[in-house]
Amino acid sequence: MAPLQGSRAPTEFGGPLGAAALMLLLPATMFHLLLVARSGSARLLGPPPYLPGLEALWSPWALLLCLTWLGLQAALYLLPARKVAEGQELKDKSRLRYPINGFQALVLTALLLGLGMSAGLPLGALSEMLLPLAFAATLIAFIFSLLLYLKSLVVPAFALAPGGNSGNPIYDFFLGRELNPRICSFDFKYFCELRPGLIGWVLINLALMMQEAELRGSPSLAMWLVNGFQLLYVGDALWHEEAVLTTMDIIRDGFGFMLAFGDLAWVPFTYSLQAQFLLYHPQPLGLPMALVICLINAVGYYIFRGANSQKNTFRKNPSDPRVADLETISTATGRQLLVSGWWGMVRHPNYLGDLIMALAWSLPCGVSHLLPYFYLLYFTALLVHREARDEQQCLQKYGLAWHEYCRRVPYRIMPYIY
Ligand SMILES: NC(=O)C1=CN([C@@H]2O[C@H](COP(=O)(O)OP(=O)(O)OC[C@H]3O[C@@H](n4cnc5c(N)ncnc54)[C@H](OP(=O)(O)O)[C@@H]3O)[C@@H](O)[C@H]2O)C=CC1
Ligand SMILES: CC(C)CCC[C@@H](C)[C@H]1CC=C2C3=C(CC[C@@]21C)[C@@]1(C)CC[C@H](O)C[C@@H]1CC3
Repeated sequence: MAPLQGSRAPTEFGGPLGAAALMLLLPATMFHLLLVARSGSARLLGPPPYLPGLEALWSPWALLLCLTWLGLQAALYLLPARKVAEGQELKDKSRLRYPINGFQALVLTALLLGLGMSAGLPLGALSEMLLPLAFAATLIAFIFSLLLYLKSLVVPAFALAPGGNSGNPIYDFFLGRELNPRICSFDFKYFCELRPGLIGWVLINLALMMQEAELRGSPSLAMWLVNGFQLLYVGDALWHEEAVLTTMDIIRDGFGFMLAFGDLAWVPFTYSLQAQFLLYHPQPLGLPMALVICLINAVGYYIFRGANSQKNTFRKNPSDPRVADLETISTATGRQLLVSGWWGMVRHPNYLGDLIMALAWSLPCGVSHLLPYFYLLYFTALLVHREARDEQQCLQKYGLAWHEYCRRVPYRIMPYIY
């Protein structure tokens, strides 16, 4: 059965009202977290310590810095790539091509940064500018989404995303109307999903670590762990960049405020919350506890990477010797579903590994505050919601075979619990 589209398609995220609320709530939450992280009490659930005036938020230098950062990452995106991958087949039977050079962009950014720092670039000072930088990134995301919305009004119908053209401008602005907005070969959604935000996140982490070293003589063990774990996560995402081409964000969701704000503002400024917390609230961490936390992160990463690689290898070539022995279910589409290995344990083993890592990123911050656990709480909600969206799409794609998979593998994310 063909999925419904346009104004007949069911809406997600609570429809236009939910979308409008999220557009206010998400930036408000981000600023709340930034303010609370630097306050003495660091109470996640309390009111913000103060309401910043426009002079604390707006800085033309911060805007210039954000635009320079985007320009640098765009330039690195345009450099020759070691590989050009093809995306999934589109409605008009064509396939888009994507450069695979995200890891190269990370390495080149690190080299440029190293050069800059040896020439005296005060990276630590970035940690003092997080509020105006986050404001500038939000402004950019908002204006960018508006331009994307206007652009989507003049593209042919086949270029629209299945979910983001309900006819309600607020809802469509939030979810995104056009599936793959591009200028020539420059793909805005693919570019934003992995580069400026993810690399920006580790850059902010590094700036917070440098600032800590300046304040206290050397970075704390807790700060080293948070920086190391999150660098591994970002490096892994960029190393396996091609895998993002099969995510629902690229295949199904349009490019609107949700992803533009998520990629450009939410990821760098809220995913770096643990490092922000540690700069203002140093936490003692002994070696034995640090080793336990490293072990938890390693277990999470092992499951996350094992599950993602198993599925990616299987989808590329089901007869690959690494996956050829796994049990499968056939579906009417001709594709198969894995029912043994990682994908026979729960229906989203990669989410389980990701959540275990999220726990390991918070533990170095101790247990005295809830704030550093915000990422774990938000991420659990995001993945539970994402799992439900994916389930709907798989049911639509695979019908009875999906029911059979759910019968054989009854748990979604956490064995025997959920
Ligand atoms: N840090 C963050 O903020 C976020 C991180 N992530 C991470 O990104 C990664 C990608 O996640 P996401 O895009 O949500 O989805 P997944 O990588 O889990 O992909 C889901 C798709 O996998 C295929 N699939 C499902 N079950 C099976 C099976 N048994 N056998 C073979 N194929 C199957 C289906 O697609 P098909 O059959 O068409 O191949 C399904 O639509 C995850 O590791 C996730 O944890 C995701 C979101 C946010
Ligand atoms: C602002 C809202 C709360 C929603 C924003 C969602 C985005 C932050 C996420 C949607 C899917 C994402 C993915 C990743 C980062 C977060 C966003 C952009 C990864 C790139 C993280 C690293 C993984 O290895 C792959 C992920 C793909 C999906």
